[in-house]
Amino acid sequence: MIVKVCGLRDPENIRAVDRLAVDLCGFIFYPRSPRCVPDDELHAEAVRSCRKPAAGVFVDASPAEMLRTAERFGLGWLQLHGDESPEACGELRRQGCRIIKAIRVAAAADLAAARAYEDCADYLLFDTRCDGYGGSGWRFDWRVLDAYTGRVPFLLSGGIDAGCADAVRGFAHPRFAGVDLNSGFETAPAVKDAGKLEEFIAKIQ
Ligand SMILES: O=C(O)c1ccccc1N[C@@H]1O[C@H](COP(=O)(O)O)[C@@H](O)[C@H]1O
Repeated sequence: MIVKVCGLRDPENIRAVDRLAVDLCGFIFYPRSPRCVPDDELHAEAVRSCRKPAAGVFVDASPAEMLRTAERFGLGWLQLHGDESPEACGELRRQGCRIIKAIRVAAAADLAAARAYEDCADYLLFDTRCDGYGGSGWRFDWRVLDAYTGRVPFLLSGGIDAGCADAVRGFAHPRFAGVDLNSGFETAPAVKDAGKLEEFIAKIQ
């Protein structure tokens, strides 16, 4: 199972999470997020030094801005949480980026939005529909994913915390690829509890 830890920011905390059995580290570049990574050399160097593949999270940023940030921070993956079009995803992919497209889910009908990304996303990320664009800390009813019949594998996201290990282990779907962990493992916005993450990861693997 793929484990992605998202919303990292501070250099020491990045290093602590990088040492865990994590497959992908996520960094948020959405200015309105309390987890937004500052665009300075200290943080760019910390993200570039991450040994795990790095994903940048964006909300309706321009392709030029995403590519500039990807280059500066060494991001191989872009995770798109806004209304980015399939065409924009396809273009970013042609530029060499791997794409995770977030789909906001509250009910099975929301899964229809995933269809347009069949040929331009490496993974989908099913996240809880909320007033904002992500990081809500709320879980949606994972049973609605029974209705997902697409080809693109997906990450489960939204409000996953230390109490969810049994639910994750018990979740089954032919396209289920992994989990994205964020606010449920924080002691403060962007500060991840490495011990809690380590314990959780051991339980779900
Ligand atoms: O975490 C944020 O602040 C954020 C802001 C804007 C877009 C995405 C964001 N985070 C992503 O949201 C999901 C769910 O997070 P949570 O577990 O509910 O806290 C996750 O993919 C984060 O990467």
